[in-house]
This record gives sequence, structure tokens and C-alpha cells, in this order.
Amino acid sequence: MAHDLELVGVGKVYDNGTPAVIGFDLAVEKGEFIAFLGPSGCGKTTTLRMIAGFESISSGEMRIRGKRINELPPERRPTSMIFQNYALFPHMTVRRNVGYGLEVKGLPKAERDAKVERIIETLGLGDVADKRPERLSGGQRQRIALARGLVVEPDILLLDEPLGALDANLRKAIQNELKLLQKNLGITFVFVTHAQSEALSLSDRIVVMNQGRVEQISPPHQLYRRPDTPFVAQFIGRNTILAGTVRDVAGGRVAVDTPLGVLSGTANGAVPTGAAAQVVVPAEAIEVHTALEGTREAVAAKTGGNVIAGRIRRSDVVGHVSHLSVELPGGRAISLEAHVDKYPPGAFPPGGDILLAWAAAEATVIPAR
Ligand SMILES: Nc1ncnc2c1ncn2[C@@H]1O[C@H](COP(=O)(O)OP(=O)(O)OP(=O)(O)O)[C@@H](O)[C@H]1O
Repeated sequence: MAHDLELVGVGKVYDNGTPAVIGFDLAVEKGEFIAFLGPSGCGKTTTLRMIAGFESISSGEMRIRGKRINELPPERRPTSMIFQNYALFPHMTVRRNVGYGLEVKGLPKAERDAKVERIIETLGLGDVADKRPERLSGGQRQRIALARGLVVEPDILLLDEPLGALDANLRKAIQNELKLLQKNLGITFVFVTHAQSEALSLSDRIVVMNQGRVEQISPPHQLYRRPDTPFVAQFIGRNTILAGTVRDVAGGRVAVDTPLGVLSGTANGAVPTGAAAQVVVPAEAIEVHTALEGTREAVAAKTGGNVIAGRIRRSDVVGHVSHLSVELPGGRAISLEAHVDKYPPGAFPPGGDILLAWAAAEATVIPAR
């Protein structure tokens, strides 16, 4: 069975010479929720617009259900796009806004009305169907835009930062609705966002982009736990990244010589002996021990892992979270967080010497390129 959507070496160079997207490969299963995540200008919207047909493709091939679509105009693609500003027609009622795409397609009125009513009901817009969008709240307008995209029964729904204009609470509520709707309809969603938490909570897989290139394509948990590249390690989650040179590799475990001593972690990618590497340690994997608990060796023996020395710079409690700022040898500071029960107020006074420990399995060693 062909994939719902395939990008094979897709590239985009704008007329002014800007290489916006470079060698993008992706294969999406039917019903998957895919997020494009990355900093501003990394090429997310350009890629989405190429899928929709609003932007031409400079190189590579794009296929939907096995058929090449490079030359197909937007209206002949089985896709719908939802824009960040919703692009609703202010002078039309909600019902007409929703039905507009079907009207353009020339669907008979009876058939059109039936489809419109069904989607209006699915999205809970019955009460406002005869109103104009400008009188409605951000959340309602967002739902109208969704209804308008879905009513044409696309194979793939493309969403460009669709929740960007909503306040935090509403955004959370609509995220949940969106996820549920997507699962119920079984439609493939491709969603552009620069909000990490949104991508992590909504998607089946995330495509992390940087400067026009794909850095990593993984399910959220894997992206978080096992970054493939230095960019992903610093972009996703809160990692401490320690650079060094690979000392040896055995059974998937890599020992790295760093200025802070030999540290080890799980290999991710090719990290041969002698190669420059980074040890990536998630903030939540790091345990803080006071120097009173024993020597570095004793703590290492107890925690079964890596230990480095540090000194507390600051410790604050905000609500139920303790924040520690820790200075490493050499002067660099890292920050750690934990529930206040774990690091109670006053447990780590400023200036105090501590040891930071983590299990080798929790750390990931990646090539430093
Ligand atoms: N019409 C255009 N002509 C020339 N360059 C463009 C055009 N549109 C976008 N670009 C450039 O292409 C690159 C990718 O832009 P794109 O809008 O795809 O990024 P993005 O990841 O969606 O960013 P954002 O999160 O800010 O929307 C940027 O360098 C941008 O300046």
C-alpha cells in the first residue's frame, strides 16, 4: 500500500536564490499526525505550501497515495489547508464560509448542504451557523476554519500554526479537540508549529527542521529521549551538553573523554573511537548529591553512573518546583529543576559543593558535527 504522502529529496529555491528547503525526505502513513517543528525561517511553511500546491517544487518528487503531484494545481490535490489567520470571509455566515469550498467545486446544493450540516454538527458550530465570523471568539473562528478545511473531505489536512492566535488556555482545549477529531476521522494531518510542547503532545511523529534541512524524524518520546543531532539536543527539552572525544565503544555504551572526566552514555549514531562527540544529559536525569554524601567514587558506585562536581550558584522555589543554578568546573552554569519534595528549600545553599550524578543509560552520545 502506498504512503498517504511522500516527499523524496524535495527542495525549494525561491526566485531570489534563497534555498528554503533542502533534500526533504518523508513518508507519511494514512492517519498519521505529523508536526513540522523548528525555529522561524527553517522552511516549515514553505514545505507545507509545496504540499498544498501554493508553492512550486524546485527539485525532488512529491507523491500522494503513490501518485506524483508536483505539477498538480492546488484545487486538484486531495489536500486542504488551514491558515494561521483562518482566512474566513467576513461578509459570509459561518454556514456559507464552511460550504464555500464545495460551492466552488460545483457540488449540487442538496449534497452540499448535507455535508455542511454534518461537519457543523461535528464541530459544535450549530448555534453560530447563521452568524458572521467577525462576531465570534477566536476559538469559534478556529473551528470554522477547521470545518471549512474538513468539509471537502481531504485525504490530507495541512495546518499552518492553526492555534497560534489563541490564548494559552483555549489553545490547550483546542489541542485536545483537534487530536480527538483527527483520530476519529482517521485523516492524515500535517501540522506546522514552532511550539515544542504542542508538537510533543499532538503528534505521532515530529519532523525537526533547521535551516531548510530535516534534522530528525521521530515519535515525540524518542525525540526527547534520544536526539540524533546537536541541534535537536539543544532545541528539544532541557539538556546539558558536554563535548569530548570518544574513548571507547562497547555494547552500545560509549565512554567519552571530557574536560570534566570520562562520561558515558548510550550511542546514537556513528561515534567511533577518536571522534568528536557530545554527551547529552536530560535535566530530569540528573540527581544532585551534597558533597557530604561521600567522594565522587562513592556517589558513582551508589548511582551506577556518571558523576561530575559542581557548586550551587542559586536555588529558588517557584510554586512546587525547585530551580537550581549550578556552576560546573570551568565556570559554565547549568540549570536543574525538580519537585520541591525532592530538593526542599534550603537543602542546597548558594556556594555549596555538590556532585551531579546520572545513570549512563539516561545519557545519549551523539556525533558532534
Ligand atoms: N516568497 C519568498 N521569497 C523568498 N524567500 C522566501 C519566501 N518565503 C519564505 N522565504 C524564505 O525561505 C526561508 C524559509 O521560510 P519559511 O516561511 O518556510 O520558514 P518557517 O519555518 O515557516 O518560518 P516561520 O516559523 O517564521 O513561519 C526563510 O529564509 C524565508 O525568509
